[in-house]
Parts: sequence; structure tokens; C-alpha cells
Amino acid sequence: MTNRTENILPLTERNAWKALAVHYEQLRHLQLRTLFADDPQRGERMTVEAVGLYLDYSKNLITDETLTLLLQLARECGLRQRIEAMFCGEKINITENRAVLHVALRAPKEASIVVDGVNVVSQVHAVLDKMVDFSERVRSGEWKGHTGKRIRNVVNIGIGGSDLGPVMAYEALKYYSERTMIFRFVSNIDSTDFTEAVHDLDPAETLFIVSSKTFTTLETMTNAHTAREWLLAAFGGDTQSIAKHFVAVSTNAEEVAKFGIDTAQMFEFWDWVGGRYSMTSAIGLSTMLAIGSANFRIMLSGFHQMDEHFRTAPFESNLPVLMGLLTVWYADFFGTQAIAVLPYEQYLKRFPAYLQQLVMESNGKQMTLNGSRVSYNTSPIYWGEPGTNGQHSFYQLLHQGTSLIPCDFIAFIETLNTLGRHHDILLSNVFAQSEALAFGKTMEQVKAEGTPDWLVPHRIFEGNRPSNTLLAERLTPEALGKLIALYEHSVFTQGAIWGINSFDQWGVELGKVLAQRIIPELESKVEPALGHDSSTNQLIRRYRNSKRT
Ligand SMILES: O=P(O)(O)OC[C@H]1O[C@](O)(CO)[C@@H](O)[C@@H]1O
Repeated sequence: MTNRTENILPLTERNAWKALAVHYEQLRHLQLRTLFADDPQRGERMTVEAVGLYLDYSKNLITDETLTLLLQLARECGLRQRIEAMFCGEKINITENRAVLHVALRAPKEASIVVDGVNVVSQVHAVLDKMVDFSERVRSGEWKGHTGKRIRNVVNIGIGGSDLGPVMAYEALKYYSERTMIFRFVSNIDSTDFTEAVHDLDPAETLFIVSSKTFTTLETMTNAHTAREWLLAAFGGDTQSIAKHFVAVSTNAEEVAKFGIDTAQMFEFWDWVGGRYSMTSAIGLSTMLAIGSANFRIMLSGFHQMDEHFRTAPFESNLPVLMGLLTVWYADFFGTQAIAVLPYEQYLKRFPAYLQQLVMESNGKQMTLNGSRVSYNTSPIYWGEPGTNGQHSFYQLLHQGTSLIPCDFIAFIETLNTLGRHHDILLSNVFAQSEALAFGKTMEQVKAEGTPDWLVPHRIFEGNRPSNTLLAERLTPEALGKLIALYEHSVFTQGAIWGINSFDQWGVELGKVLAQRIIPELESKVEPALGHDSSTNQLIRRYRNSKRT
């Protein structure tokens, strides 16, 4: 594998970067109050609407010049060429020599993207058709369990990208899902996860989807073997039952066969689909089983619309580009360490958890593509909770803490569950929070309320805390697809500016290797010779000496 990137100009040497550094010094004390007072149209002007998503980015600590410079930075970093390289199937994941083609997973049938001489779009649609056929047979009851009962329970076993997308999508699209079926998700190696997931399920009505790109992941394979035993125990060890109760989603046919699942019951995907970008691949099988194939295809079309927007829209009206550049602005010039993602939509309760992997596994890096250490910040921490729960938890820090935490508010004009005044009250909170964060409450305002002098400082909100507000009409499968693709491509934009590889994840390897070494040390009958540091040795001894079995 060759390093084709050694001539890239370091980010901090780019003209736009240097200009942004100077510009930041000039406007670091700028106040949103002033920006809005000086430009009464700001809240209408600094908005973009595309493919049914409305982004209000006016409450950011930016001027028109900031935007001009950020857009110039994007051009200087070759963002347009990098986008094209991804969409054309170039092997931009250079440390693994792989193409990065989650966009092919939602491309229309007639499209063509060639990797190593193969049109991957045809492969994608062949697997999609197989998923549709299978999910319809299960949902209609045609697919029967070992004893002839219909499948009522689906348990997805997977972790990371093989879990977070499916769980998030299941929760997000519950309104559209088949309510007569039960969906569970087992990811953690903690035995409690599996135990609780199946405790009330009838094995004769349960289908396990073992989802793993590699089919070697310790957690998933351990849980899958436990599921196999659980099933066999119910059927007197009859291994014939496995065919009716297990399917696999993987890139690794050999390991699937070794596990005992017929590869005819394997739904394939490919090494050019990163785990955290895989929910529109066969990893979405549980989603399709829950919402049906028609809704699944609608979700894919939402993803595709955002893909096309990202690929073709001018940068100044390109939603993912703007959001990505704003993140760079805060991370690198304001030193922001965290971004809060705040969906005011209960169905999106797992969306922040999903984004944690998408963003932090992608851009939590410190090596540039040419192998030198970055001299600037890369990914902030993304976290969040659905509104209004977060308000009664950590918003105190957002409003009055010492850290600057930009927020992404996400809301829908219509609720899926109309109930009295709930939705108006919910939305009033979104708008109130971004207003309060931006404009705060001055000492004069606090005093004017008759607050005693000693209490005044505690009740001041300095404001000037930035946020984006994203509005869509209604949470549909299509809207969900657009929203997720928006964040995927915002992450891409950030990675392209930082000059890092957003598509590998070497940082998760060391812990996995060390755990493999420690497992036999915990299980061995004889006292093992421990060669760790004194802390790790002592923790292992304490566990060994205290455990009962
Ligand atoms: O699908 P697999 O191969 O089981 O991997 C699961 C997850 O493990 C990781 O490789 C590392 O945590 C993720 O990137 C991936 O989504």
C-alpha cells in the first residue's frame, strides 16, 4: 500500500486557515445580541432549506466573512475533489486500502459505481431484493420456526455499527413498525444484556439475526453462541432448528459457515461499507423486518436525496458542508471540546448514541493522511439527550457553565402522536432554549425584576452560546434517512478539512488485544504469572480471589 498523500499542504499553512486565525482574533468578543441588532434579517438570511430540511444557523458566532473564509478553506482543502473521490469509489480509506461507498447502498438500481472492476450498485440491489423477499416471508408468517410457529420475535445480535444503527432506526421508526412483533437488540458482552433480551421470549417464535461485518467480534460471537445454546436447549439439541431461527449479516461467508449458519441465509455486505456507515446495508435487516420493505426503500431514498444534495449543491447552500465547517470553526478556533445534539422528538432518543459512534469513531483521530500528528483539534465529543429531558439534566451547564458547547436542536413541525397541547409546548421549548442560549439575560434585566443584589450574579445568563436549529416536517423514514446522511456528510466534511482518515478505527484495537490476553488469566485454574503493571495485576488478582465460580 502506498501513501499517496505525502504532498498535502498542512492545514495550518493554508491561506484561508491563516485568515481565519486573524479573523477569529477580531471577532472573538463579538456578541450575538449585537449581530442580530445590526442585521434585522439575520434570522431569515442565515438559513438554508434543502431536500425538506430547514437549517437555521443564524445563532452561530459567525459573520458573513467567517462563512466566506470557511468556504474558502473547504475549497483549498479540496473538499469537492474528496467528495467526488468518495462517490466514484476511490480507495480513500488509505490505511485499509478500501473504497468508502455507503452512498452506493442507497443509489438507484440504474446507477453504476465500479470498484475493482465490479459495479457494486448491482450487488447492492441483489442483496436488497433478497432482504425484501426474506422480510416479507417473515412478516407474512410464511417463514415458520422449527416447530411450525410463526416468527414473532426478532433479536439482532451485533455491536457498534452492527447494533447502533439498527437500534436507533427501530426506535426512530417505531411508529411505522409492525406492532405485533417484538424487536430486541443484544450488543453488550455483559450476560445481563442477552438474559434480559430473551427472558420472556418463546424460542419457537424467535429469529436471531447475527450481524457482524467481520463475524469475529468477541461480543457478538459470544452472544451468538449463547443464543445458539439457548435455542438448542429448547429443542433438545436438534441442530436442524438453527436453519429456521438464525440468519447472518456479514462480509465473511467463511466464518458464517463455521458458526453453522447456511450461507444461503447470509445477507452479504462488503468491505467498502464501514461499520458505522452500514445501517443502509443488510445490517438494516431488522429495520426492514420492523417497518417493511416499502418503508425501508423510502428511508433509502431519503438518504439518497441528501447524498445528491451533498454531492451537487454549491457549498454555500450545502447543509452538510455548512454544518461540518461550523464544527471546524468551533473546534479549532474557539477550542470547543463538545457538541450537544438535542432532538426534540422522543422517537430519536437513541440518535445521540448513534452519532457518538458515527462522529467520534470517524474523526477521533490525531494523525493526518500523511502520518504526521495534527497541530489542531479534531473531533469534539458529541453527546445529547432528547428534549425536554436534557433541560432538566445538563442544560444548566450549557447556559451557565464555563465551557462553550454549540448545540444542534432538531425538531419536527408535526408530531406523529397528537395529544392536546403537548407538541406546541415541546416546540416552544426548542425555540426558547436556542433564544436563551444566544441572548441570555443581562444584569439590567435581572435587576429590573427586583432581584436582591447578592443574587443578581447567579441569575445572569451571559448568552452568546451558539446553536443550529434543524426543522423538518414530520419524522418519516425518508426524513430519518436525510437526517442521518446529513450527519454522515458533515463528518466527511470535517475529516476532509482536518486531513484525517474518517474511515478507519485503529484506536479500538489495543483494548481488544489486551482483553484477549487477560481472559485466560481470569479463567485459568492455576494462578497465572501476571506480567502487567502493578495496578492491572492487582485488579486481576482481586477479581480471581473474590469470584465465586
Ligand atoms: O460488525 P463487526 O465486525 O462485528 O464490528 C462491530 C464494530 O466494531 C468496530 O470495528 C470497533 O468497535 C466498529 O467499527 C464496528 O462497528
